[in-house]
Amino acid sequence: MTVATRDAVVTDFSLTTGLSATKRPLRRHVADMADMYADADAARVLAEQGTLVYEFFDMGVPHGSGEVAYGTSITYPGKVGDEYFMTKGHFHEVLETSEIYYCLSGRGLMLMENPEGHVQWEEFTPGTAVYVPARYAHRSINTSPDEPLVTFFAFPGHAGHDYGTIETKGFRKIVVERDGQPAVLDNPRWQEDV
Ligand SMILES: O=P(O)(O)OC[C@H]1O[C@](O)(CO)[C@@H](O)[C@@H]1O
Ligand SMILES: [Fe+2]
Repeated sequence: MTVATRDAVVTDFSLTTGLSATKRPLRRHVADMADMYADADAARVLAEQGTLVYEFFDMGVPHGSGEVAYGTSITYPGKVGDEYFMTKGHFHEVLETSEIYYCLSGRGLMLMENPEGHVQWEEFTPGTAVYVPARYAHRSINTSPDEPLVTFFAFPGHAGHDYGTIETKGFRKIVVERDGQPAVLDNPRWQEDV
């Protein structure tokens, strides 16, 4: 009987910037997610200016059962109106899968909610690992005025990404600056029945 061989995957990334010299990043601009921000006018202006919000590196492990997909994510500092820059956020297609994020530098929040409407958030500071439990949509938010939020992430290779649910409904909460501090408020654009 022959057993198929498999190749090891070797990648590089900086522990401070999260950037890889050999992998190509995927980049998301305000224009890719303008509808997700509460302040539509501010989003339109930044979208027209081509403003970059975040980029991430998928380190190229096959996305399948038994694999551990991993990479780095860099969310830049900035705001749309008073709402901090954030990732699009997603559920996993296989809802019963989790994910681990480890903060390499910067500061921010991981915002999470499950389909039943339970919402939670946890702070990112360098050296903090946030375990996103199964069934929770997750979005990284950079609350620093000047530093990128850099994380390392890993999730089961068969998890898949469901972006559609968040694109249509939104998250129940938004994170905005109030008196110089992050505040978690109800999302005025959240839609229950779509
Ligand atoms: O996938 P989103 O919501 O655009 O956020 C980006 C981050 O989340 C991941 O999809 C992992 O959950 C990464 O690929 C990336 O770092
Ligand atoms: Fe995920």
